[in-house]
Amino acid sequence: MKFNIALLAGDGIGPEVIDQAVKVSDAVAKKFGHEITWKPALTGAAAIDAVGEPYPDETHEICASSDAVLFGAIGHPKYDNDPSAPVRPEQGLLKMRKKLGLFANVRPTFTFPSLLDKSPLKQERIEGTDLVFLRELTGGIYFGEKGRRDEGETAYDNCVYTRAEVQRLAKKGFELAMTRSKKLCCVDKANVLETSRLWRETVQAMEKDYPEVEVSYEFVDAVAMRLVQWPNSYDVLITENLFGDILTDEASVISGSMGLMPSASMGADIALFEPIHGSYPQATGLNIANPMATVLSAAMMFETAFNLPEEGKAIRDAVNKALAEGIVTEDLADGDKAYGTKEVGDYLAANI
Ligand SMILES: NC(=O)c1ccc[n+]([C@@H]2O[C@H](COP(=O)([O-])OP(=O)(O)OC[C@H]3O[C@@H](n4cnc5c(N)ncnc54)[C@H](O)[C@@H]3O)[C@@H](O)[C@H]2O)c1
Ligand SMILES: CC(C)[C@H](C(=O)O)[C@@H](O)C(=O)O
Ligand SMILES: [Mg+2]
Repeated sequence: MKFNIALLAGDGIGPEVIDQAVKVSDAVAKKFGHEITWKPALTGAAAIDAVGEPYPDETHEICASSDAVLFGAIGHPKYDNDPSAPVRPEQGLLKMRKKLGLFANVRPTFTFPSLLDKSPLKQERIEGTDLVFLRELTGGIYFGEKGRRDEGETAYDNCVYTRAEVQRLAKKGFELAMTRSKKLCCVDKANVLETSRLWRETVQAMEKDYPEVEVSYEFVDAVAMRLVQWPNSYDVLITENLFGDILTDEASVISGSMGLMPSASMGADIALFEPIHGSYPQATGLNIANPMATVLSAAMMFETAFNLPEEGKAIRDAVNKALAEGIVTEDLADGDKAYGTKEVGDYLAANI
């Protein structure tokens, strides 16, 4: 098969981890007889520096006309440390999600057998953890009206959800639960927030269409606790944008490193694949960032966007082999020999 893939490397460690995912994807294409044409495009601080805009129209055209998008990370300290900057890299990410209609962010959290002792959590607590967050990605407080009043002394961010937005995300959650252990947890703050009450009532009304799915409703603060206490008690969790952002970073600790967790952002017409981590600016250019989250995002791309599970499995097998052999970056080396970003990528590509 032939694929056009938009390639948005972004900032910080983005280009380094993307290079490894490209190398591994090309090895997969070679082994299985596919042809990939990569379509590089600017985003984030790199795009602001080049053209003054973090998600330029040209980048959108490339994404919208490709079969999938592979994304690294965006973000730069010069903007993080300047809250008043009028244009920010993160605005590009949000604009991209909105314009491409990427409303469902699939963020799995799972453990690797060879890494059980790398998590700060006790092995018996995390063993067997295999859960998936479905994070709503184009609504909520991220996209509500925001601003200042009282001469800048008061700031506000509105959180808004429509029933239709909740329904389309919850539908994906129910469908995903049906393919797994038929357990769905709706994470909200319905004891306080009106938007959460809309979430809860909408999901409750959908239960009758999926009688086999056992649905639980839990408050986000309690989930934050149970997630590290009994992570393997969860399966599919659906939640709104900000709660999903926070809980998935927390959950990444279960696997052993933030540098391991991939994601897929699904829209009606196109899907985008990206690690859940950011641009990790302190590691830029040092060849120390873990490329596995991005490489596993490429595995999700083969599996979900192209419906090629064998190709995805080839990548997952190579990652498992590298972890078992200790071919890992410093975040997982635990005092043992640490390999470089590029060396880990070379190993993975050679083991496809
Ligand atoms: N999707 C995205 O592009 C995205 C996501 C989160 C943050 N950001 C941006 O990234 C910048 C830095 O944010 P941050 O420091 O809060 O989050 P971050 O995810 O970049 O880094 C947080 C910590 O996670 C670890 N980490 C992250 N990626 C790793 C990797 N590949 N290998 C090993 N360890 C890794 C490091 O310990 C790092 O200090 C900010 O500008 C932020 O806005 C972008
Ligand atoms: C950089 C930021 C806008 C983004 C988010 O909050 O969605 C990031 O944290 C993520 O998880 O992809
Ligand atoms: Mg985040």
